[in-house]
Amino acid sequence: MPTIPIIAPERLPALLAAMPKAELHIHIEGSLEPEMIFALARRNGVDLPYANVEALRRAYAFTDLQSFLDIYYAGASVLLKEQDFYDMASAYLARAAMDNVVHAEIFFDPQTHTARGVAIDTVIQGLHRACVDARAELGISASLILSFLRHLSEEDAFATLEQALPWMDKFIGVGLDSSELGHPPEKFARVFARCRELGLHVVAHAGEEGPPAYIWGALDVLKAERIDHGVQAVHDAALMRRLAEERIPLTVCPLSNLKLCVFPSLAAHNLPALLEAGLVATVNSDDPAYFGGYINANFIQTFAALPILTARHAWQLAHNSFEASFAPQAEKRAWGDRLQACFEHHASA
Ligand code: HPA
Ligand SMILES: [Zn+2]
Repeated sequence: MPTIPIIAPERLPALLAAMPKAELHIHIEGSLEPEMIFALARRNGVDLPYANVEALRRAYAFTDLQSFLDIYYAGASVLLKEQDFYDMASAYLARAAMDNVVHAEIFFDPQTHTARGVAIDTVIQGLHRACVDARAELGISASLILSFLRHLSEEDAFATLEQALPWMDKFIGVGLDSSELGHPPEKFARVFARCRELGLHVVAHAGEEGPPAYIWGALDVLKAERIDHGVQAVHDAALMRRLAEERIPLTVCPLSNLKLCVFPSLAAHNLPALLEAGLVATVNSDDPAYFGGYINANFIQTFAALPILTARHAWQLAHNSFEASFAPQAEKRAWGDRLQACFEHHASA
């Protein structure tokens, strides 16, 4: 680690907001704000079981992952046309750029849409066009990661991969999301092996609600290069050593964990323990429209709740986000230089 300038604690929120960062755990369907859900429902003539935006927002009182997923899939039902996917991703990328996100690796859930009769071409073309335009217009780089729904069968995942093959140049990897408990990584061993043969990057949600065994499975069976969430790793010392030694990143989402009752409070979050153990932890928003904040809100609220976290940890988390990304080394180095300049500016300003 380079010398980190001393930053006065009262300047920490401004630094957290201003520092360049990569977002590596964002479900694009989870960036769909209630206002956009209602606008798209009107545009597409879709009936929603909520009277208005306020009634929908009031339903965002989650007790666990499944209680969230039920509403998240209902919200995604308004997405029908390529322009809908474009508008959703463009809105997220504009919002992320405001938080000084320089690079985003974005999950999308094709099965949520193909099951409703929306062609995968529609989904991928809309999302990809938004990524291309955001690079030109906002200077933010963005890539897509196709995520399989783990509550569905491996056969369904294979069918989805088959449909996505003509669009292979438009996504960089595959992930695994949705209901974790009862759906261990091993269920998807064959389809992930095929994805690796195709040269795709591999990540997986594991250890959000599920046990450390699911993280071992994601590493050993799926050969995941990153673990999404992974916060349950702290219950397994051998796993913690492995994650640190192999520099397997964890994409941690504090506000998500709070809203889905993985931790009783942000003050009880184990992010400091993960960093202390030398893990390549990162901070991300997961489903910002549902969990009450985009990436900077995650940083600022987590640091406010955990005063043990200092400017040194902020630098480490931003640096980790670049290291953990699938971006080219030259881009990682350039972002690292911008990070250093940002810290020096905040020390002297
Ligand atoms: O946090 C999550 N976990 C699992 N599936 C998801 N789909 C959207 N967000 C999530
Ligand atoms: Zn997630």
